[in-house]
Amino acid sequence: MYKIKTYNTISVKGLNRFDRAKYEVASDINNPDGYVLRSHKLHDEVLPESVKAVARAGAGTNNVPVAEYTKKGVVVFNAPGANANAVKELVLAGMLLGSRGIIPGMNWANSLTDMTDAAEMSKLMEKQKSQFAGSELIGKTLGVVGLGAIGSLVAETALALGMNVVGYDPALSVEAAWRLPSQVMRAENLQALLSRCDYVTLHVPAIEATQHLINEESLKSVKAGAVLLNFAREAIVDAEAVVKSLDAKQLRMYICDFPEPSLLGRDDVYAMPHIGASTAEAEENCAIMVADQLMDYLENGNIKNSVNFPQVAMERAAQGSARITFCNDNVSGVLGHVLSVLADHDVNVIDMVNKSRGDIAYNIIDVEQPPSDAVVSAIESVEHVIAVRVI
Ligand SMILES: NC(=O)C1=CN([C@@H]2O[C@H](COP(=O)(O)OP(=O)(O)OC[C@H]3O[C@@H](n4cnc5c(N)ncnc54)[C@H](O)[C@@H]3O)[C@@H](O)[C@H]2O)C=CC1
Ligand SMILES: O=C(O)CCC(=O)C(=O)O
Repeated sequence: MYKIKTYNTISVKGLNRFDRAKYEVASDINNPDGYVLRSHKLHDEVLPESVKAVARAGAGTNNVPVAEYTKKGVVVFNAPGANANAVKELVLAGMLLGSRGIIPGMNWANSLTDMTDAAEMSKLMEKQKSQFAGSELIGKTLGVVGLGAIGSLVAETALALGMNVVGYDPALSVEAAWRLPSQVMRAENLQALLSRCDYVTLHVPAIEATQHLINEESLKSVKAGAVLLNFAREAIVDAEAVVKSLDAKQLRMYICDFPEPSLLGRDDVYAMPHIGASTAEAEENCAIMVADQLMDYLENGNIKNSVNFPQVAMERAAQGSARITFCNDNVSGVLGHVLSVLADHDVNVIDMVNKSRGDIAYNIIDVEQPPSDAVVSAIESVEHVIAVRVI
């Protein structure tokens, strides 16, 4: 029986993928084989030795100590693209909120609770409405920083609305470049993007290189009156610098999914409580995707959509055979050493695959019969081998 520990609210449709004849799934469980979580922060928690994989039902993995887990041979999965449409739609809402007097206008209308005469109210509305006038998105320029799953959808939607779109992504993958509409103009650097955009939206991961990507220095390049949208992560924007820029009337508005004390109570900040991916569809997509990936890893050793291990898949060999998987430091000679252990114990190999990613290598070896405990211990003692499983 495999044990799965859940954190946060995970869509039942995803949890139902785990066949209860083979899986126990609970938020409170001892010695789990895997975790399924959303934004729960794992940095301050001790990882039980039983955990073989962590599945983040979402895109960002900054709540998981990925480098530390890699050293322990723990595979970290995410759900690339599975919540991108949900975020795109909220970014669109953010741009509309930033262009029109929707929130102040509604707040004002809702405050008129003392008025009882409808005709009087209508007269007052017509007299006051000019203070809530805005401008249209058509013809304005949107800057998209990060052109991955979310950024590319936002760019496509903005083009459909008649906006001009400028993109910046120094790490753009070939696949993502193919997905991008050809009308997206390329900015050479962040400064160039900031200087020409009426709206700027951030869709980069929270990693060391993007920490305070938007700071006092970069905000000096921002076009006067621009609206900044941050539905990526709190750490990407220096909130203090944003407040200064808003006070100086350089930035007109900051619209984000990450409230911070210094941002609250201002008319020029709209902060939402991290609801970018909070739709039934996104929650289901993410949970189903990671549940399937986690099961395939636990049952077959295959790896798809990991952020720290290579993509690996191998068909299972004939019935009666067994599968050994192991990961090791990515140095030469380890696989050869393991194969000699198998040969020394007369274990015949049917099929195998070996892949590496950065400092880690991962291997699947199908053998004719289940290996003895002595064989498994001999593999575990090979220098640089990190973790071994027989499945
Ligand atoms: N508000 C919310 O609820 C959600 C927030 N997110 C956040 O959005 C981020 C992006 O999500 P996806 O688009 O799905 O990820 P993705 O991995 O598909 O795209 C990220 C893009 O950022 C680019 N990038 C990396 N460093 C960069 C830099 N320094 N400057 C410019 N571009 C850079 C990458 O090359 C990649 O194309 C996630 O990492 C997460 O932090 C994601 C989903 C929901
Ligand atoms: O699970 C959530 O609600 C947060 C989604 C998110 O931030 C992400 O996928 O990176």
